[in-house]
Amino acid sequence: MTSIGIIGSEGRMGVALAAAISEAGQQSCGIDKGGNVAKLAADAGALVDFSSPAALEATLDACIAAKTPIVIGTTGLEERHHYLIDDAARDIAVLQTGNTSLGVTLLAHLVREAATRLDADWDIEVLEMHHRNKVDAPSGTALLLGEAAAEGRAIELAKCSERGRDGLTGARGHGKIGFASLRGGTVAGDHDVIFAGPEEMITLSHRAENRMIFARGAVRAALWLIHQKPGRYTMPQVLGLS
Ligand SMILES: NC(=O)C1=CN([C@@H]2O[C@H](COP(=O)(O)OP(=O)(O)OC[C@H]3O[C@@H](n4cnc5c(N)ncnc54)[C@H](OP(=O)(O)O)[C@@H]3O)[C@@H](O)[C@H]2O)C=CC1
Ligand SMILES: O=C(O)C1=N[C@H](C(=O)O)C[C@H](O)C1
Repeated sequence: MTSIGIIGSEGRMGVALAAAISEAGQQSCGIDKGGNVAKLAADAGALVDFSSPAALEATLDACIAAKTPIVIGTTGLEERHHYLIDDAARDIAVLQTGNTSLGVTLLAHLVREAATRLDADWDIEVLEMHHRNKVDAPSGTALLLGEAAAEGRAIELAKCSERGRDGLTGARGHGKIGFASLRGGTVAGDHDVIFAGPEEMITLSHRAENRMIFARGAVRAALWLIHQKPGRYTMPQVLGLS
């Protein structure tokens, strides 16, 4: 039996993750804000982080010291967090993703394929809706889907995204990838990638019916990561889709 350590154990995802770990016949342990991350990393076979970007640096340091692999599901990460993850991946196995579900992993593949085939006359818009308590926007999943679209078009997302439209914005930029975020109610996570072309439109969508889809994917990733050498891994690798 493997012990999987949860960072953010009292949060919405932490609770779902403990249920998924038990469902998989494994053992969980966890900490929330103020907990001893060094001890958790030393005691667990792998960690899964669903907490806050502010926790990441200390968590990675603890994982490196204990040589413990980690799945990072926390979103709202900035460029500096990705550098920290790249550094950590020299010493331990790390998987960071905005969405651990099978459905979104496959959706990203479909978005990349569609963007490869549809030229810039097809405007790409990523629309997401989440529950009222979500603190970051656009969602990590929306950004992951935007990256997939940008990869399909062989462009750099940072240079072609349109975010936070408000007021006199001017016309939409040709070839841009737009993002829009809705917040309300208890929505677990809805994502649409819209390809709006000349007089026709394609929408690729995913609806999360509850958080267990993310939790089960994270458990699968953690158990897979335990057998990998140091490096930075992706969900398509875990699910055998790449
Ligand atoms: N990749 C994926 O598939 C998914 C990613 N997520 C992401 O996971 C994260 C958590 O989401 P959710 O569970 O809904 O959020 P919650 O706010 O419900 O839970 C986060 C928990 O982490 C705790 N926490 C905050 N800082 C630390 C710290 N330094 N060390 C340990 N624990 C800490 C919080 O404590 P306190 O309340 O006291 O601050 C809280 O209990 C978000 O970034 C979300 O976007 C969510 C779903 C799926
Ligand atoms: O905060 C959430 O709830 C979710 N966060 C992730 C994201 O930012 O994409 C994944 C999922 O959509 C739920």
